[in-house]
Formats: sequence, C-alpha cells, structure tokens
Amino acid sequence: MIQVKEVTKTYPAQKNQQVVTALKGVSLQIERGDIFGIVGHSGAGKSTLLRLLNGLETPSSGAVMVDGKEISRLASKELRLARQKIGMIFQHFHLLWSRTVRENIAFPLEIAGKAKKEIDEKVDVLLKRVGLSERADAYPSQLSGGQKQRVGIARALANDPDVLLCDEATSALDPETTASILRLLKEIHQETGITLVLITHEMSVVRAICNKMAVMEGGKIVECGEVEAIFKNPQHPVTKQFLKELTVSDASGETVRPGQATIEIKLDQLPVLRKLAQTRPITFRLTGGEITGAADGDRVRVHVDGEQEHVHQVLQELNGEVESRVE
Ligand SMILES: Nc1ncnc2c1ncn2[C@@H]1O[C@H](COP(=O)(O)OP(=O)(O)OP(=O)(O)O)[C@@H](O)[C@H]1O
Repeated sequence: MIQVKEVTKTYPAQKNQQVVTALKGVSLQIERGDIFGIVGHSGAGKSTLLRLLNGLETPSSGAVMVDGKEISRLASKELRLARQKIGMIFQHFHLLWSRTVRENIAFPLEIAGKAKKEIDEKVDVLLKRVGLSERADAYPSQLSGGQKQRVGIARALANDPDVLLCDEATSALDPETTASILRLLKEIHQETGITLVLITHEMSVVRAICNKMAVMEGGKIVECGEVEAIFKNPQHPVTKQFLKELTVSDASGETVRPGQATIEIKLDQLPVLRKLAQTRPITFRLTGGEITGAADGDRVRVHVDGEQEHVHQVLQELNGEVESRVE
C-alpha cells in the first residue's frame, strides 16, 4: 500500500542556521490493512515522514509510493484526487471553528464537488459512526477533546480514504479518552480494512492497536517489524528505552511479552482486579510488595496473564481507575 524508498529530506538553512536533514535514507513498507505505528522522540523525523506520505512535502531524494502512485510526481489535479484517498487526523484537531460539527464533516465533500443530498446523507452516516449525531449542530468550542477528535475522524473518513494518517492523534487527550478514540479507530479498521499509520511517542498507543511498528531516531528507522516481536525482543537501545518508559503514568502496566504485564497498585485497590478477573479470562498473580502501613498506602506488584487482547483491554480499563506504575 505504501512504500518509502531510500527517502532523504533536507530543509534549507534558515538565517544563521544550518541545513536540517530530517530524514536520512528512510525505507519502509506498509501493507494494505496494516495498523502501523511510527514511534520516536521529538525531532526524530516522524511528522516529516507523515507529511511525505500525503504529498504535503516532497522528498529531496528517493520515492514515496501510495497505492502504486509516486506521490511526489503527481500533477496537481492527480495529487488532489490521490489526497482525497488519504485522510489525516491531528493532535490539535485542526477543525474549522466557525463551522458546526456537521459543516466540518461536510467540508471535504464540498471540496470534492459532491451534491448537497449526497453530502447530507454521508454526513449523517459519519456522525452516527463516530457517535456524534446529537451534537451535529454544536460548534467545536462546545465539544470535549475526545468529541473534537471524533469530528476530526469523521471528516478524515468523508471521502472513504484507503489510508488514514494519525499525527499524535491522542497526545492531547486524557488516558480514558485516548482509549475510546483508539477503540473507535480499531472498529473503523475492522469495518473498512483501512490502512492506519499512527505517529506517536507513546508505546502504549502502539501496544493498544498496532500490528507493525517502526522506531525512528535522528532521521532514520532504527527498528521495524511486528509489534509482538519487537515488544518481546527489542533490539535497538532507543526501542528498549521506549519500552522501559511505557506506562509509567499512562497505561498502567508493562508488557513483558504480549499477553503478560506487570503492574504496581495500591493494596486497597485489589478489589478492582478481583472484579476484572471475574469478568475476563485473565489471571492476576501477586508477585511482590511490602505491607508497612505507609501513610500513602502500601503497594503490591501484580503479574497479569491472559490473551493479548484481554490484557490490553484490562490495562486500558485500569488506566485512570487504579494508580499504578512499573518499576
Ligand atoms: N519546515 C521545516 N523547516 C526546517 N526544519 C524542519 C521543518 N520541519 C521539521 N524540521 C526539522 O526536521 C527535524 C525532524 O522534525 P519532525 O517534525 O519531522 O520530527 P518529529 O519526530 O515529528 O518531532 P515532533 O514529535 O517534535 O514533531 C527536526 O530537526 C525539525 O526541527
């Protein structure tokens, strides 16, 4: 679906500054239907790579192919048509503040020259799909962050894209809202088979929905492959660091291998785990901790084991409900 071949991207020197080489010979293959996570620290080149995928930037050398077309070589009309098939959502939503939810979602359909009746029907379907039918006439300023991102998703899907690019789409959201947006993206993926490309600095996002991933550092891809294999056996120091940082505050657990995690919780929060164990094929095993009567509550370590999918769900549900961290 997407092939990035030996792409280099340099930005010309600004005054008193040097030329910036944002991408240094990046090659990448994303198959149709993949949910592909691109992880990296700030400045690693993730956004530049994403902008190349939808033709907002052109490579200094190398080629970017999307659905068999070399994006950087398309004439403007062809590029416009190709971009209708590549949706994008953003960290800060990029909604039109003077338009209602309905009008925001209608916007790309208007640009594509669709008839009013077709637009109205399509917008109704999209509103329903993202759960915002009741808020169709609200303005973005009247919505929560999660609702704004739902508008962003509906708008991005308006022209039935084959690819959805997500630029830190959950980074401005709280953990609970993040989980609900990731769930929505996963459902849309299951229903449509759309190819999703997510850039993020959060491994918890990758763990929640991606099947493949690439780790970027200094304009290069330093590790790439199946999420399960990389989480099990990370090779590059940057990947290892990301996995270590995983969930300190955001996703409540570290995946030891897919289907296993270790969490640390307050002793008096154990009943929450009991309830989860009653409703899911999952086991919790106490592995450590001390009872000292500490004023802020004693903590215990718990090993979580089960089907990967269930473990992910449980970690997401724990998120926010149980104060936890990994050592
Ligand atoms: N338009 C631009 N002009 C000049 N330099 C740029 C431009 N866009 C990005 N860069 C530089 O390219 C490098 C990669 O930036 P990029 O935004 O792609 O990284 P990133 O991994 O997405 O980081 P972040 O998460 O902070 O957005 C950085 O050094 C950045 O300063």
